[in-house]
This record gives sequence, C-alpha cells and structure tokens, in this order.
Amino acid sequence: MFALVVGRSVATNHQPPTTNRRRQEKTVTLPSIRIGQGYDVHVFTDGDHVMLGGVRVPHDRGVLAHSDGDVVLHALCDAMLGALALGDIGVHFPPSDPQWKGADSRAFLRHCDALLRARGWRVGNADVTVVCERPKIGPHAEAMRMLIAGELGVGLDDISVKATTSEKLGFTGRGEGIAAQAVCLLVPA
Ligand SMILES: Nc1ccn([C@@H]2O[C@H](COP(=O)(O)O)[C@@H](O)[C@H]2O)c(=O)n1
Ligand SMILES: C[C@@]1(CO)OP(=O)(O)OP(=O)(O)OC[C@H]1O
Repeated sequence: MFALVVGRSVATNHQPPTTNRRRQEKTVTLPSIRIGQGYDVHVFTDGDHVMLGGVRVPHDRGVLAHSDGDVVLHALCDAMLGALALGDIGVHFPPSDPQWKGADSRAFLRHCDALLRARGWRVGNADVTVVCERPKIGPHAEAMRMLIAGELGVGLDDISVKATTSEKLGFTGRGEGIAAQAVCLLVPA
C-alpha cells in the first residue's frame, strides 16, 4: 500500500489489515499540478456557422455573443483561469468593452496562456466536451484539437475535444443553444 501525494514526496508505512505481511514503504514523487474547470453556453440565433475550438463549423444557425461566441475556447479559457484562481473571461474581457465585440476567441486563449506562463505554468492536458444536438462535432474535432494544441504549444495528445447530445432534453436538446465544459491540468512551464 502506498500513497500518491502531489507536489512533494511521501513515504507511507500503512500496514495492510492482513497480518504477517512485510511492511512496505514506497516514495512517489509527482510534479506540482493545478486543476481547473470551465463551462460556457451560447444561444443559437440566425446564422450560417458557429465558431468552435477556433474552427468555423458550417451550420444553419449562428450564436448570440459579444465575441465570436466560441463556447469551446471560452470554456477552456475559464478552466485555465480557474486553475490559478484568476477569475473568468468576463473579468479579463468584459462584455461591456467594445474592443471585444466580434473578437476572435483565439485571442482570449493566447492571453490566458500568456497569463499562465508568466506565472510559471502551462497547460499539461485539457479535455473539452461540447453539448448540442447539432452541428455534429465529430468531423471537426481533430481540427479543433490541432488548433488548440498549436495555440498552447502542447502536443496533440494533450488536447481532447469530444461531444455529446443531451438526448433531446433541456435547452441543448431543444436546439436552443450550445454548451461546452472543459477541464485542464496545469504543469510547471
Ligand atoms: N453534436 C454532437 C453530438 C454527438 N456527437 C457524437 O455522437 C456520439 C453519440 O452522441 P450521444 O449523445 O447519442 O451519446 C457522441 O459520442 C459523439 O461522438 C457529435 O459528433 N456531435
Ligand atoms: C467572451 C465575452 C467577451 O466580452 O463575451 P461573449 O462572447 O458574449 O461570451 P461569454 O461566454 O458570455 O463570456 C463573456 C465575455 O468575456
């Protein structure tokens, strides 16, 4: 029996309940890590595409947003900011600020990455789930992963983008909007 402790070494001498077994000691050292999660929603409106993970995905709807409304990048930015308790994208890019009107959300991602790196961290890996009935995400997921990995300077295997419907339940199920949630680990840069 041994324990994993993040950020420092630990030795344990927990004795299994079964008797007469040799006492085990094991030291496991893992690097310091931080975890963050993010969630974003945008309402569908008239349009012919949605921006997702920095990729223009053709669709018979668009999204209502101050920026380009990329729920994948917004959720990911919030996860990155949350990992260092740096607030959320609304704090860093206020919707009241005209400079973000129609903004390309890749700029938000780059800014968040710079904030992390200035503090000695980078994304270790991230996992994003898009929730919508349509558009189908599968055919575009690889392009999103490549774009995000490129922007963050990490490997393709460190970035996951996947999707689910909500089985026609709720606002996503009724096709009223699109949601994304993200988790990420930060590791020392
Ligand atoms: N917008 C979406 C939703 C789902 N997918 C893919 O379809 C699979 C099945 O979805 P369920 O919600 O029925 O489990 C899902 O695992 C995704 O691979 C998609 O590409 N785009
Ligand atoms: C991205 C910002 C930029 O003004 O506005 P929106 O594009 O509306 O997106 P939201 O997910 O509501 O996040 C708030 C803002 O930071």
